[in-house]
Amino acid sequence: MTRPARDLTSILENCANEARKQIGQGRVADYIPALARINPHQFGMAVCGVDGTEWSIGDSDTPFSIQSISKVFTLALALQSPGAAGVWDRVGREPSGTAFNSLFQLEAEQGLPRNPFINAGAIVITDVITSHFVSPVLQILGLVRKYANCEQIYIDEEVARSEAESGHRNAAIAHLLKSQGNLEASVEDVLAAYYRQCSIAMTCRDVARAFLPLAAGGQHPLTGETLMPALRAKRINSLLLTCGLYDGVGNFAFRVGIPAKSGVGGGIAAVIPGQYAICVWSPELDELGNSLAGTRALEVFADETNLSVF
Ligand SMILES: NC(=O)CC[C@H](N)C(=O)O
Repeated sequence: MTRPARDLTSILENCANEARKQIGQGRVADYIPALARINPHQFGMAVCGVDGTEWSIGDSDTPFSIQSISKVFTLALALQSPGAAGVWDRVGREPSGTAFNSLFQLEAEQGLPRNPFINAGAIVITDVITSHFVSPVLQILGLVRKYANCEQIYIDEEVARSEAESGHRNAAIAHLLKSQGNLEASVEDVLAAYYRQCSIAMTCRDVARAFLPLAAGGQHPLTGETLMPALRAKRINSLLLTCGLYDGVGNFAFRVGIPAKSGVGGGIAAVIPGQYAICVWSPELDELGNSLAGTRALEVFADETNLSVF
């Protein structure tokens, strides 16, 4: 794969300039103090090409809380775990049309979460990992480090502690799943792993590198290693497109047209298959929990490069 090879310097400058105009119009996630006190004026963007080129601008070396972006890594891990065969019997592949932490659909649909990227689905995926590995968090961290080709990636334990202290909705979801027979490990063990995966800290450059295998048909362009079969990469990308931004997924597809996954830390990871993996980060969110400036940056990138999946 040697496709990209183009100079993105001025395009990234335009993305950053346009994105920064959005700052001041959203709200940082405030459900835990560690996220609430983040400087909202930050913006970073990194783009990695499948040819190994890398472009970045702004606060692209500042670690941020990846939050729900971690759900892509745990899905990849569950699909290569001994529990892989049962994954799609326990989690669906349809957009939810509800908030990421909604409970009512789970109750109405007998404990089968719509997809692996809403909290209910992600908690089931973390259960697959927790019930098949002795050290689930080390497995998750190991996979992330390998995908990012960086051993320094760490868990922000302060964020993890606050997630646990304020995680009443996630606890409710996990208990509901348990009562509906869709959780194998204990609620406590699954939530402990889930809170810690959400609390992984990474920079835009780390996240963009870690999404490269999804852009490159399962191979890591920087190490040459095959990390997943091409078909699995294609399928994960399809889920990003249909389920990666919660209830904002339709509008995002309309404006940007690139498979992506957001997190309430303000990051958005995006994949242009065969070309680029991208990460944008800016902490202020829209009312659905997606980064405002990040979305704008990706929109400008898609417009100016004329790249999207459509
Ligand atoms: N949308 C998100 O990033 C959600 C992650 C958050 N830790 C939660 O579970 O509520």
